[in-house]
Amino acid sequence: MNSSTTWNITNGYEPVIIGLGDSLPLGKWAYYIGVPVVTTTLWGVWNYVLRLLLLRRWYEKQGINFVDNCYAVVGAEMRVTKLQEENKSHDWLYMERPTNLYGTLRGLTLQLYTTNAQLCSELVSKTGKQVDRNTPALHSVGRLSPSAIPFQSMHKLRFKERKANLTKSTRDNKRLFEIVERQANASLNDLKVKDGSSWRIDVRDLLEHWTRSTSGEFVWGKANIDRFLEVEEIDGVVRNVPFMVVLNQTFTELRFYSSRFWNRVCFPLAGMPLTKEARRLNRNINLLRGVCTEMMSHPEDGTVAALLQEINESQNMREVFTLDDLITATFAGLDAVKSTVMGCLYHLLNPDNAYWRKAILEELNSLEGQPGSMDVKLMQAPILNSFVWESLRFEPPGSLINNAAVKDFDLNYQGHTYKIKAGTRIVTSIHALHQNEDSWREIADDMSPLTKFDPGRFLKYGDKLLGSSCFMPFGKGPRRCPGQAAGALMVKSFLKVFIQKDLECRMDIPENQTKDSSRFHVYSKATFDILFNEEEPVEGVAMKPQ
Ligand code: HEM
Repeated sequence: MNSSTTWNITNGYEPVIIGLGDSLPLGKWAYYIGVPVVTTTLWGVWNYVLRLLLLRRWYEKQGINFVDNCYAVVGAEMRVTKLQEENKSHDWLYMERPTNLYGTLRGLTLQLYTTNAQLCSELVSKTGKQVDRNTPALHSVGRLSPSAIPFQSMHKLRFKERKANLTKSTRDNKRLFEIVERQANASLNDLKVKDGSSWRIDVRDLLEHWTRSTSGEFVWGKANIDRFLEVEEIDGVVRNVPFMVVLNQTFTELRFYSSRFWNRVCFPLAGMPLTKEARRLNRNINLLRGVCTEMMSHPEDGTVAALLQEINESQNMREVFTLDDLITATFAGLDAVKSTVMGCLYHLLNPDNAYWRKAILEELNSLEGQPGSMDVKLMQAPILNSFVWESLRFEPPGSLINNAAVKDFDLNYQGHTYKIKAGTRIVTSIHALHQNEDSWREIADDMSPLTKFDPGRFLKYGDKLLGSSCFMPFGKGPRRCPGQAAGALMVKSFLKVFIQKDLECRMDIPENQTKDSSRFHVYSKATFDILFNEEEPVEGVAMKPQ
Protein backbone atom coordinates (compact mmCIF):
# COMPACT_ATOMS: atom_id res chain seq x y z
CA MET A 1 0.00 0.00 0.00
CA ASN A 2 1.84 3.13 -1.19
CA SER A 3 -1.02 5.58 -1.15
CA SER A 4 -1.54 7.88 1.81
CA THR A 5 -5.30 8.14 1.15
CA THR A 6 -7.39 5.22 2.39
CA TRP A 7 -11.05 4.50 3.20
CA ASN A 8 -12.42 1.89 5.56
CA ILE A 9 -15.57 0.33 4.20
CA THR A 10 -17.38 -2.06 6.51
CA ASN A 11 -18.89 -4.90 4.50
CA GLY A 12 -20.62 -6.48 7.47
CA TYR A 13 -17.74 -8.77 8.49
CA GLU A 14 -14.44 -6.92 8.34
CA PRO A 15 -13.15 -3.62 6.99
CA VAL A 16 -12.10 -3.56 3.34
CA ILE A 17 -9.24 -1.12 2.74
CA ILE A 18 -9.25 0.72 -0.57
CA GLY A 19 -6.11 2.64 -1.52
CA LEU A 20 -6.19 5.25 -4.27
CA GLY A 21 -2.81 4.99 -5.92
CA ASP A 22 -2.42 1.26 -6.51
CA SER A 23 -5.92 -0.01 -7.31
CA LEU A 24 -6.95 2.25 -10.25
CA PRO A 25 -4.70 2.54 -13.29
CA LEU A 26 -4.51 5.86 -15.15
CA GLY A 27 -6.86 4.70 -17.94
CA LYS A 28 -9.57 3.91 -15.42
CA TRP A 29 -9.12 7.31 -13.76
CA ALA A 30 -9.51 9.01 -17.11
CA TYR A 31 -12.67 6.91 -17.61
CA TYR A 32 -14.21 7.70 -14.21
CA ILE A 33 -13.51 11.43 -14.46
CA GLY A 34 -13.69 11.93 -18.22
CA VAL A 35 -17.02 10.23 -18.88
CA PRO A 36 -19.05 12.27 -16.36
CA VAL A 37 -17.34 15.52 -17.42
CA VAL A 38 -17.98 14.90 -21.12
CA THR A 39 -21.56 13.72 -20.47
CA THR A 40 -22.35 16.77 -18.31
CA THR A 41 -20.82 19.12 -20.89
CA LEU A 42 -22.78 17.53 -23.73
CA TRP A 43 -25.98 17.65 -21.67
CA GLY A 44 -25.30 21.35 -20.84
CA VAL A 45 -24.61 22.22 -24.49
CA TRP A 46 -27.75 20.41 -25.59
CA ASN A 47 -30.03 21.75 -22.87
CA TYR A 48 -28.85 25.31 -22.55
CA VAL A 49 -27.55 26.07 -26.02
CA LEU A 50 -28.93 23.84 -28.79
CA ARG A 51 -32.35 23.11 -27.28
CA LEU A 52 -32.88 26.79 -26.43
CA LEU A 53 -31.82 27.83 -29.94
CA LEU A 54 -34.18 25.32 -31.55
CA LEU A 55 -37.03 26.30 -29.25
CA ARG A 56 -36.49 29.96 -30.01
CA ARG A 57 -36.51 29.21 -33.76
CA TRP A 58 -39.74 27.24 -33.25
CA TYR A 59 -41.46 30.29 -31.73
CA GLU A 60 -39.95 32.79 -34.16
CA LYS A 61 -41.33 30.75 -37.05
CA GLN A 62 -44.76 31.25 -35.48
CA GLY A 63 -44.28 35.02 -35.70
CA ILE A 64 -43.27 35.63 -32.08
CA ASN A 65 -40.67 38.37 -31.59
CA PHE A 66 -37.95 38.18 -28.97
CA VAL A 67 -36.58 40.98 -26.80
CA ASP A 68 -33.55 42.65 -28.40
CA ASN A 69 -30.15 41.24 -27.45
CA CYS A 70 -31.58 38.21 -25.77
CA TYR A 71 -29.21 35.30 -25.27
CA ALA A 72 -28.97 32.57 -22.65
CA VAL A 73 -27.20 33.63 -19.43
CA VAL A 74 -26.38 37.18 -20.56
CA GLY A 75 -28.57 39.26 -22.86
CA ALA A 76 -31.79 40.71 -21.57
CA GLU A 77 -30.93 39.77 -17.97
CA MET A 78 -28.12 42.32 -18.05
CA ARG A 79 -30.70 45.05 -18.48
CA VAL A 80 -32.68 44.04 -15.39
CA THR A 81 -30.09 45.52 -13.03
CA LYS A 82 -30.35 48.85 -14.82
CA LEU A 83 -34.15 48.73 -14.63
CA GLN A 84 -34.04 47.97 -10.93
CA GLU A 85 -31.78 50.98 -10.36
CA GLU A 86 -34.60 53.05 -11.87
CA ASN A 87 -37.14 51.37 -9.56
CA LYS A 88 -38.67 49.50 -12.47
CA SER A 89 -39.49 45.82 -12.27
CA HIS A 90 -38.05 43.59 -15.00
CA ASP A 91 -41.38 43.28 -16.80
CA TRP A 92 -40.65 46.75 -18.20
CA LEU A 93 -38.67 44.80 -20.79
CA TYR A 94 -41.97 43.70 -22.27
CA MET A 95 -43.78 47.01 -22.58
CA GLU A 96 -43.17 47.32 -26.33
CA ARG A 97 -45.41 44.31 -27.14
CA PRO A 98 -44.34 43.97 -30.80
CA THR A 99 -46.25 40.67 -31.09
CA ASN A 100 -49.09 39.05 -29.12
CA LEU A 101 -46.60 36.85 -27.34
CA TYR A 102 -43.19 38.33 -26.62
CA GLY A 103 -40.19 36.09 -25.89
CA THR A 104 -36.94 36.21 -24.01
CA LEU A 105 -34.35 33.89 -22.54
CA ARG A 106 -34.56 34.27 -18.80
CA GLY A 107 -31.41 32.81 -17.33
CA LEU A 108 -31.30 29.32 -18.81
CA THR A 109 -34.96 29.07 -19.73
CA LEU A 110 -37.12 30.34 -22.55
CA GLN A 111 -39.94 32.57 -21.44
CA LEU A 112 -42.97 33.93 -23.31
CA TYR A 113 -45.12 36.82 -22.10
CA THR A 114 -48.77 37.44 -22.74
CA THR A 115 -49.55 41.12 -22.51
CA ASN A 116 -53.04 41.51 -23.95
CA ALA A 117 -56.33 40.69 -22.28
CA GLN A 118 -57.55 37.95 -24.59
CA LEU A 119 -54.31 35.97 -24.47
CA CYS A 120 -54.04 36.44 -20.70
CA SER A 121 -57.58 35.14 -20.39
CA GLU A 122 -56.78 32.15 -22.65
CA LEU A 123 -53.80 31.39 -20.44
CA VAL A 124 -55.87 31.60 -17.25
CA SER A 125 -58.32 29.11 -18.77
CA LYS A 126 -55.43 26.65 -19.30
CA THR A 127 -54.18 26.99 -15.72
CA GLY A 128 -54.06 23.72 -13.86
CA LYS A 129 -54.38 21.72 -17.09
CA GLN A 130 -51.75 22.73 -19.62
CA VAL A 131 -50.08 25.44 -17.54
CA ASP A 132 -49.07 25.42 -13.89
CA ARG A 133 -46.98 27.28 -11.36
CA ASN A 134 -43.25 27.37 -11.94
CA THR A 135 -41.78 30.27 -10.07
CA PRO A 136 -38.22 31.32 -9.30
CA ALA A 137 -39.65 32.66 -6.02
CA LEU A 138 -39.46 29.09 -4.70
CA HIS A 139 -35.69 29.62 -4.50
CA SER A 140 -35.93 33.03 -2.88
CA VAL A 141 -38.79 34.00 -0.56
CA GLY A 142 -40.25 30.52 -1.04
CA ARG A 143 -37.47 29.13 1.13
CA LEU A 144 -39.31 30.50 4.15
CA SER A 145 -42.29 28.25 3.38
CA PRO A 146 -41.46 25.91 0.47
CA SER A 147 -44.63 23.80 0.57
CA ALA A 148 -46.92 26.85 0.71
CA ILE A 149 -49.64 27.44 -1.89
CA PRO A 150 -47.91 30.03 -4.13
CA PHE A 151 -44.94 27.79 -4.87
CA GLN A 152 -46.76 24.54 -5.61
CA SER A 153 -48.45 22.94 -8.58
CA MET A 154 -52.24 22.77 -8.41
CA HIS A 155 -52.03 18.99 -8.38
CA LYS A 156 -49.83 18.71 -5.32
CA LEU A 157 -50.13 18.74 -1.57
CA ARG A 158 -53.95 19.09 -1.27
CA PHE A 159 -53.74 22.43 -3.00
CA LYS A 160 -57.45 23.20 -3.50
CA GLU A 161 -58.57 22.43 0.05
CA ARG A 162 -55.69 24.38 1.52
CA LYS A 163 -56.41 27.41 -0.62
CA ALA A 164 -60.09 27.37 0.37
CA ASN A 165 -59.11 27.01 4.04
CA LEU A 166 -56.68 29.92 3.88
CA THR A 167 -59.36 32.14 2.32
CA LYS A 168 -61.84 31.14 5.06
CA SER A 169 -59.39 31.81 7.86
CA THR A 170 -58.65 35.38 6.66
CA ARG A 171 -62.29 36.42 6.43
CA ASP A 172 -62.78 38.16 9.77
CA ASN A 173 -63.01 41.65 8.24
CA LYS A 174 -64.31 43.25 11.40
CA ARG A 175 -61.28 42.16 13.38
CA LEU A 176 -58.91 43.11 10.56
CA PHE A 177 -60.44 46.60 10.26
CA GLU A 178 -60.11 47.16 14.00
CA ILE A 179 -56.43 46.12 13.93
CA VAL A 180 -55.62 48.26 10.87
CA GLU A 181 -57.25 51.35 12.34
CA ARG A 182 -55.54 51.02 15.72
CA GLN A 183 -52.13 50.19 14.26
CA ALA A 184 -52.34 52.95 11.62
CA ASN A 185 -53.08 55.56 14.29
CA ALA A 186 -50.25 54.24 16.45
CA SER A 187 -47.74 54.23 13.56
CA LEU A 188 -48.71 57.74 12.42
CA ASN A 189 -48.29 59.02 15.97
CA ASP A 190 -45.14 57.14 16.88
CA LEU A 191 -43.15 57.75 13.71
CA LYS A 192 -43.61 61.45 13.11
CA VAL A 193 -40.60 63.56 13.97
CA LYS A 194 -40.51 67.30 14.55
CA ASP A 195 -38.93 69.17 11.64
CA GLY A 196 -38.75 72.90 12.30
CA SER A 197 -42.30 74.16 12.60
CA SER A 198 -43.81 71.05 10.96
CA TRP A 199 -43.69 67.27 11.29
CA ARG A 200 -42.07 64.71 9.03
CA ILE A 201 -42.75 61.03 8.44
CA ASP A 202 -40.62 58.70 6.33
CA VAL A 203 -43.27 56.84 4.34
CA ARG A 204 -41.25 53.60 4.17
CA ASP A 205 -40.71 53.54 7.94
CA LEU A 206 -44.37 54.32 8.46
CA LEU A 207 -45.68 51.55 6.19
CA GLU A 208 -43.10 48.98 7.25
CA HIS A 209 -44.03 49.53 10.86
CA TRP A 210 -47.75 49.46 10.16
CA THR A 211 -47.77 46.38 7.88
CA ARG A 212 -45.60 44.40 10.31
CA SER A 213 -47.77 45.15 13.31
CA THR A 214 -51.02 44.68 11.39
CA SER A 215 -50.19 41.51 9.48
CA GLY A 216 -48.41 40.00 12.50
CA GLU A 217 -51.30 40.67 14.87
CA PHE A 218 -53.91 39.52 12.33
CA VAL A 219 -52.20 36.19 11.66
CA TRP A 220 -50.54 35.32 15.00
CA GLY A 221 -52.03 37.62 17.66
CA LYS A 222 -50.48 40.46 19.62
CA ALA A 223 -48.88 38.49 22.44
CA ASN A 224 -47.30 36.01 20.05
CA ILE A 225 -45.51 38.59 17.92
CA ASP A 226 -44.31 40.66 20.88
CA ARG A 227 -41.18 38.55 21.10
CA PHE A 228 -37.57 39.23 20.25
CA LEU A 229 -35.27 36.84 18.39
CA GLU A 230 -31.51 36.67 18.60
CA VAL A 231 -30.55 36.95 14.99
CA GLU A 232 -27.49 37.59 12.84
CA GLU A 233 -28.13 40.71 10.80
CA ILE A 234 -26.75 41.67 7.39
CA ASP A 235 -23.67 43.34 8.97
CA GLY A 236 -22.81 40.04 10.69
CA VAL A 237 -23.66 41.34 14.19
CA VAL A 238 -26.01 39.27 16.37
CA ARG A 239 -28.83 41.38 17.83
CA ASN A 240 -32.16 40.99 19.59
CA VAL A 241 -34.76 41.92 16.99
CA PRO A 242 -38.59 41.81 17.08
CA PHE A 243 -40.06 38.73 15.38
CA MET A 244 -41.93 40.63 12.63
CA VAL A 245 -38.84 42.70 11.81
CA VAL A 246 -36.78 39.51 11.40
CA LEU A 247 -39.46 37.96 9.18
CA ASN A 248 -39.81 41.07 7.02
CA GLN A 249 -36.05 41.65 6.75
CA THR A 250 -35.34 38.04 5.87
CA PHE A 251 -38.10 38.14 3.25
CA THR A 252 -36.66 41.28 1.66
CA GLU A 253 -33.07 40.02 1.86
CA LEU A 254 -34.05 36.73 0.20
CA ARG A 255 -35.75 38.66 -2.58
CA PHE A 256 -32.73 40.87 -3.24
CA TYR A 257 -30.26 37.99 -2.85
CA SER A 258 -32.09 35.98 -5.51
CA SER A 259 -32.04 38.95 -7.82
CA ARG A 260 -28.23 38.94 -8.03
CA PHE A 261 -27.00 38.19 -11.52
CA TRP A 262 -26.01 34.52 -11.19
CA ASN A 263 -29.07 33.70 -9.11
CA ARG A 264 -31.23 35.10 -11.88
CA VAL A 265 -29.36 32.99 -14.42
CA CYS A 266 -29.73 29.73 -12.48
CA PHE A 267 -32.53 30.08 -9.93
CA PRO A 268 -31.55 27.19 -7.56
CA LEU A 269 -28.14 28.77 -6.94
CA ALA A 270 -29.86 31.27 -4.64
CA GLY A 271 -30.82 28.46 -2.26
CA MET A 272 -27.36 26.87 -2.04
CA PRO A 273 -25.05 27.64 0.89
CA LEU A 274 -22.32 28.92 -1.44
CA THR A 275 -21.78 32.33 0.08
CA LYS A 276 -21.58 33.70 3.62
CA GLU A 277 -24.78 35.63 2.92
CA ALA A 278 -26.62 32.48 1.78
CA ARG A 279 -25.54 30.60 4.92
CA ARG A 280 -26.65 33.50 7.17
CA LEU A 281 -30.03 33.56 5.40
CA ASN A 282 -30.37 29.78 5.88
CA ARG A 283 -29.78 30.13 9.62
CA ASN A 284 -32.38 32.88 9.87
CA ILE A 285 -34.91 30.87 7.88
CA ASN A 286 -34.50 27.92 10.28
CA LEU A 287 -34.83 30.23 13.25
CA LEU A 288 -38.07 31.77 11.92
CA ARG A 289 -39.61 28.41 11.05
CA GLY A 290 -38.79 27.16 14.54
CA VAL A 291 -40.43 30.17 16.19
CA CYS A 292 -43.55 29.88 14.00
CA THR A 293 -43.86 26.19 14.87
CA GLU A 294 -43.64 27.13 18.51
CA MET A 295 -46.30 29.87 18.11
CA MET A 296 -48.63 27.33 16.52
CA SER A 297 -48.57 25.38 19.78
CA HIS A 298 -50.41 28.20 21.58
CA PRO A 299 -52.49 30.13 19.04
CA GLU A 300 -54.42 33.19 20.23
CA ASP A 301 -58.20 33.13 19.89
CA GLY A 302 -59.68 34.61 16.72
CA THR A 303 -56.36 34.81 14.88
CA VAL A 304 -55.77 33.42 11.39
CA ALA A 305 -53.36 30.94 13.02
CA ALA A 306 -56.09 29.63 15.35
CA LEU A 307 -58.72 29.43 12.59
CA LEU A 308 -56.51 27.80 9.99
CA GLN A 309 -55.19 25.22 12.45
CA GLU A 310 -58.70 24.33 13.49
CA ILE A 311 -59.93 23.87 9.90
CA ASN A 312 -56.80 22.07 8.70
CA GLU A 313 -56.73 19.71 11.70
CA SER A 314 -60.37 18.78 11.09
CA GLN A 315 -59.28 17.66 7.60
CA ASN A 316 -56.17 15.80 8.82
CA MET A 317 -53.89 18.17 6.97
CA ARG A 318 -50.17 17.81 7.63
CA GLU A 319 -48.87 20.32 10.16
CA VAL A 320 -46.18 21.55 7.81
CA PHE A 321 -48.84 22.73 5.32
CA THR A 322 -50.50 24.82 8.02
CA LEU A 323 -47.12 26.19 9.10
CA ASP A 324 -46.09 27.15 5.56
CA ASP A 325 -49.47 28.67 4.68
CA LEU A 326 -49.41 30.77 7.86
CA ILE A 327 -45.90 32.03 7.15
CA THR A 328 -47.01 32.92 3.62
CA ALA A 329 -50.14 34.70 4.82
CA THR A 330 -47.95 36.77 7.17
CA PHE A 331 -45.47 37.91 4.57
CA ALA A 332 -48.14 38.37 1.87
CA GLY A 333 -49.55 41.09 4.12
CA LEU A 334 -46.24 42.97 4.14
CA ASP A 335 -44.56 44.10 0.90
CA ALA A 336 -47.53 43.82 -1.49
CA VAL A 337 -49.73 45.83 0.87
CA LYS A 338 -46.93 48.30 1.62
CA SER A 339 -46.27 48.93 -2.11
CA THR A 340 -49.98 49.38 -2.81
CA VAL A 341 -50.45 51.91 -0.01
CA MET A 342 -47.25 53.72 -0.96
CA GLY A 343 -48.51 54.06 -4.56
CA CYS A 344 -51.91 55.26 -3.30
CA LEU A 345 -50.35 57.85 -0.98
CA TYR A 346 -48.06 59.08 -3.74
CA HIS A 347 -51.03 59.76 -6.02
CA LEU A 348 -53.16 61.08 -3.18
CA LEU A 349 -50.55 63.66 -2.19
CA ASN A 350 -49.86 64.68 -5.77
CA PRO A 351 -51.37 68.19 -6.10
CA ASP A 352 -52.81 67.15 -9.51
CA ASN A 353 -55.11 64.77 -7.64
CA ALA A 354 -56.38 67.27 -5.06
CA TYR A 355 -59.89 66.84 -6.46
CA TRP A 356 -59.85 63.10 -5.68
CA ARG A 357 -58.52 63.61 -2.20
CA LYS A 358 -61.32 66.01 -1.36
CA ALA A 359 -63.94 63.73 -2.94
CA ILE A 360 -62.71 60.69 -0.96
CA LEU A 361 -62.72 62.67 2.29
CA GLU A 362 -66.33 63.73 1.69
CA GLU A 363 -67.31 60.17 0.81
CA LEU A 364 -65.71 58.79 3.98
CA ASN A 365 -67.30 61.45 6.17
CA SER A 366 -70.71 60.67 4.74
CA LEU A 367 -70.16 56.94 5.38
CA GLU A 368 -69.56 57.67 9.08
CA GLY A 369 -73.17 58.80 9.48
CA GLN A 370 -74.64 55.71 7.81
CA PRO A 371 -75.66 52.50 9.61
CA GLY A 372 -73.54 49.34 9.41
CA SER A 373 -69.98 48.45 10.28
CA MET A 374 -67.16 50.32 8.56
CA ASP A 375 -65.43 47.24 7.08
CA VAL A 376 -68.60 46.60 5.05
CA LYS A 377 -69.21 50.25 4.20
CA LEU A 378 -65.67 50.62 2.85
CA MET A 379 -66.49 48.04 0.20
CA GLN A 380 -69.28 50.34 -0.96
CA ALA A 381 -67.24 53.53 -1.23
CA PRO A 382 -67.02 53.96 -5.03
CA ILE A 383 -64.63 56.92 -5.07
CA LEU A 384 -62.14 55.38 -2.62
CA ASN A 385 -62.40 52.04 -4.40
CA SER A 386 -61.79 53.60 -7.83
CA PHE A 387 -58.75 55.40 -6.48
CA VAL A 388 -57.27 52.18 -5.08
CA TRP A 389 -58.02 50.21 -8.29
CA GLU A 390 -56.36 52.88 -10.41
CA SER A 391 -53.27 52.85 -8.16
CA LEU A 392 -53.13 49.05 -8.51
CA ARG A 393 -53.51 49.37 -12.27
CA PHE A 394 -50.79 51.99 -12.53
CA GLU A 395 -48.23 50.08 -10.49
CA PRO A 396 -49.25 46.52 -9.61
CA PRO A 397 -47.00 45.32 -6.75
CA GLY A 398 -46.74 41.77 -8.07
CA SER A 399 -46.35 42.32 -11.77
CA LEU A 400 -45.64 38.86 -13.21
CA ILE A 401 -47.50 35.58 -12.83
CA ASN A 402 -44.84 32.90 -13.13
CA ASN A 403 -46.14 29.74 -14.79
CA ALA A 404 -44.83 27.16 -17.27
CA ALA A 405 -46.34 24.80 -19.82
CA VAL A 406 -46.61 21.32 -18.28
CA LYS A 407 -47.45 19.74 -21.64
CA ASP A 408 -47.54 20.79 -25.31
CA PHE A 409 -50.68 22.77 -26.05
CA ASP A 410 -52.32 25.22 -28.46
CA LEU A 411 -52.96 28.82 -27.47
CA ASN A 412 -55.56 30.50 -29.69
CA TYR A 413 -55.78 34.19 -30.39
CA GLN A 414 -57.93 35.86 -33.04
CA GLY A 415 -57.82 32.90 -35.40
CA HIS A 416 -54.10 32.34 -34.83
CA THR A 417 -52.91 29.18 -33.06
CA TYR A 418 -49.63 29.29 -31.19
CA LYS A 419 -48.09 25.87 -30.57
CA ILE A 420 -46.53 25.97 -27.10
CA LYS A 421 -43.96 23.36 -26.07
CA ALA A 422 -43.86 21.77 -22.62
CA GLY A 423 -41.24 23.37 -20.37
CA THR A 424 -41.62 26.86 -21.87
CA ARG A 425 -42.13 29.39 -19.13
CA ILE A 426 -45.33 31.23 -20.03
CA VAL A 427 -46.05 34.24 -17.99
CA THR A 428 -48.70 36.93 -17.66
CA SER A 429 -47.13 40.36 -17.47
CA ILE A 430 -49.71 42.17 -15.35
CA HIS A 431 -47.75 45.35 -15.72
CA ALA A 432 -47.76 45.36 -19.53
CA LEU A 433 -51.40 44.20 -19.54
CA HIS A 434 -52.40 47.18 -17.41
CA GLN A 435 -50.87 49.49 -20.02
CA ASN A 436 -52.37 47.81 -23.07
CA GLU A 437 -54.50 50.49 -24.74
CA ASP A 438 -55.96 48.11 -27.36
CA SER A 439 -57.35 45.70 -24.76
CA TRP A 440 -58.71 48.44 -22.50
CA ARG A 441 -60.32 50.42 -25.30
CA GLU A 442 -62.43 47.41 -26.23
CA ILE A 443 -64.18 47.90 -22.90
CA ALA A 444 -63.94 51.62 -22.28
CA ASP A 445 -63.54 53.55 -25.49
CA ASP A 446 -63.74 57.11 -24.15
CA MET A 447 -61.39 56.84 -21.16
CA SER A 448 -58.18 58.82 -20.70
CA PRO A 449 -54.88 57.30 -21.92
CA LEU A 450 -53.50 54.54 -19.71
CA THR A 451 -50.30 56.51 -19.15
CA LYS A 452 -52.42 58.96 -17.13
CA PHE A 453 -53.46 58.28 -13.54
CA ASP A 454 -57.24 58.62 -13.63
CA PRO A 455 -59.54 56.90 -11.09
CA GLY A 456 -62.43 58.20 -13.22
CA ARG A 457 -62.11 55.21 -15.55
CA PHE A 458 -63.03 52.86 -12.68
CA LEU A 459 -65.77 55.16 -11.45
CA LYS A 460 -67.39 55.01 -14.86
CA TYR A 461 -66.57 51.47 -16.02
CA GLY A 462 -65.80 49.79 -12.67
CA ASP A 463 -67.95 46.66 -13.01
CA LYS A 464 -66.92 45.99 -16.59
CA LEU A 465 -63.22 46.50 -15.87
CA LEU A 466 -63.12 44.50 -12.65
CA GLY A 467 -64.77 41.54 -14.34
CA SER A 468 -62.54 41.73 -17.40
CA SER A 469 -59.15 40.23 -18.15
CA CYS A 470 -57.69 43.73 -18.68
CA PHE A 471 -57.22 44.23 -14.99
CA MET A 472 -55.68 41.60 -12.75
CA PRO A 473 -53.61 43.02 -9.87
CA PHE A 474 -54.59 39.94 -7.83
CA GLY A 475 -54.40 37.47 -10.72
CA LYS A 476 -57.42 35.62 -12.11
CA GLY A 477 -58.80 32.09 -12.29
CA PRO A 478 -57.91 29.14 -10.07
CA ARG A 479 -54.64 30.67 -8.90
CA ARG A 480 -55.93 34.13 -8.07
CA CYS A 481 -54.90 35.69 -4.79
CA PRO A 482 -56.82 34.19 -1.84
CA GLY A 483 -55.89 37.27 0.20
CA GLN A 484 -57.54 39.77 -2.18
CA ALA A 485 -60.34 40.71 0.25
CA ALA A 486 -57.99 40.99 3.23
CA GLY A 487 -55.31 42.86 1.23
CA ALA A 488 -57.80 45.35 -0.25
CA LEU A 489 -59.39 45.95 3.15
CA MET A 490 -55.98 46.66 4.71
CA VAL A 491 -55.21 49.23 2.01
CA LYS A 492 -58.58 50.99 2.15
CA SER A 493 -58.72 51.05 5.95
CA PHE A 494 -55.25 52.60 6.17
CA LEU A 495 -56.21 55.26 3.62
CA LYS A 496 -59.39 55.98 5.56
CA VAL A 497 -57.41 56.69 8.72
CA PHE A 498 -54.86 58.81 6.87
CA ILE A 499 -57.35 60.86 4.82
CA GLN A 500 -59.71 61.50 7.72
CA LYS A 501 -56.87 63.05 9.68
CA ASP A 502 -57.30 65.78 7.06
CA LEU A 503 -53.71 66.90 7.45
CA GLU A 504 -52.17 69.92 5.76
CA CYS A 505 -49.44 67.93 4.10
CA ARG A 506 -47.19 67.54 1.11
CA MET A 507 -44.63 65.09 -0.21
CA ASP A 508 -40.91 65.62 0.01
CA ILE A 509 -39.30 63.46 -2.70
CA PRO A 510 -35.51 62.83 -2.71
CA GLU A 511 -33.78 65.17 -5.15
CA ASN A 512 -32.28 62.40 -7.28
CA GLN A 513 -35.61 60.58 -7.65
CA THR A 514 -37.31 61.67 -10.86
CA LYS A 515 -41.04 61.39 -11.58
CA ASP A 516 -40.26 58.43 -13.85
CA SER A 517 -38.37 56.63 -11.10
CA SER A 518 -41.09 57.22 -8.47
CA ARG A 519 -42.52 53.75 -9.10
CA PHE A 520 -43.85 51.53 -6.34
CA HIS A 521 -43.72 47.75 -6.48
CA VAL A 522 -42.09 45.10 -4.35
CA TYR A 523 -38.54 45.64 -5.69
CA SER A 524 -38.69 49.42 -5.79
CA LYS A 525 -36.61 51.57 -3.47
CA ALA A 526 -38.52 54.73 -4.41
CA THR A 527 -39.59 56.72 -1.40
CA PHE A 528 -40.76 60.08 -0.06
CA ASP A 529 -41.37 61.83 3.23
CA ILE A 530 -44.69 63.31 4.25
CA LEU A 531 -44.45 66.80 5.74
CA PHE A 532 -47.40 68.10 7.68
CA ASN A 533 -48.40 70.65 10.22
CA GLU A 534 -50.86 69.65 12.89
CA GLU A 535 -51.49 73.13 14.28
CA GLU A 536 -51.68 75.44 11.30
CA PRO A 537 -50.73 75.25 7.61
CA VAL A 538 -47.13 76.03 6.73
CA GLU A 539 -47.02 78.79 4.16
CA GLY A 540 -46.22 77.71 0.63
CA VAL A 541 -46.24 73.98 1.31
CA ALA A 542 -49.84 73.23 2.19
CA MET A 543 -51.66 71.07 -0.31
CA LYS A 544 -54.92 70.47 1.47
CA PRO A 545 -57.56 70.48 -1.25
CA GLN A 546 -59.64 73.66 -1.21
C1 HEM B 1 -52.62 44.39 -1.95
C2 HEM B 1 -52.22 43.21 -1.56
C3 HEM B 1 -51.99 42.01 -2.45
C4 HEM B 1 -51.75 41.93 -3.80
C5 HEM B 1 -51.65 43.06 -4.81
C6 HEM B 1 -51.62 40.52 -4.12
C7 HEM B 1 -51.38 40.03 -5.40
C8 HEM B 1 -51.25 38.69 -5.70
C9 HEM B 1 -50.99 38.15 -7.02
C10 HEM B 1 -50.81 38.98 -8.29
C11 HEM B 1 -50.92 36.81 -6.93
C12 HEM B 1 -50.67 35.80 -8.07
C13 HEM B 1 -52.01 35.33 -8.60
C14 HEM B 1 -51.94 34.36 -9.77
O1 HEM B 1 -50.97 33.60 -9.87
O2 HEM B 1 -52.88 34.34 -10.58
C15 HEM B 1 -51.13 36.48 -5.53
C16 HEM B 1 -51.13 35.19 -5.04
C17 HEM B 1 -51.28 34.88 -3.72
N1 HEM B 1 -51.56 35.75 -2.68
FE1 HEM B 1 -51.78 37.74 -2.83
N2 HEM B 1 -51.78 39.78 -2.98
C18 HEM B 1 -52.01 40.65 -1.93
C19 HEM B 1 -52.23 40.33 -0.61
C20 HEM B 1 -52.29 39.05 -0.11
C21 HEM B 1 -52.59 38.72 1.27
C22 HEM B 1 -52.92 39.70 2.39
C23 HEM B 1 -52.53 37.36 1.37
C24 HEM B 1 -52.78 36.56 2.64
C25 HEM B 1 -53.59 35.58 2.73
C26 HEM B 1 -52.17 36.83 0.05
C27 HEM B 1 -51.96 35.50 -0.26
C28 HEM B 1 -51.66 35.02 -1.51
C29 HEM B 1 -51.42 33.62 -1.81
C30 HEM B 1 -51.41 32.46 -0.80
C31 HEM B 1 -51.20 33.54 -3.19
C32 HEM B 1 -50.90 32.28 -4.02
C33 HEM B 1 -52.14 31.78 -4.76
C34 HEM B 1 -51.85 30.60 -5.66
O3 HEM B 1 -50.69 30.37 -5.97
O4 HEM B 1 -52.79 29.90 -6.07
N3 HEM B 1 -52.04 37.89 -0.81
N4 HEM B 1 -51.34 37.63 -4.81
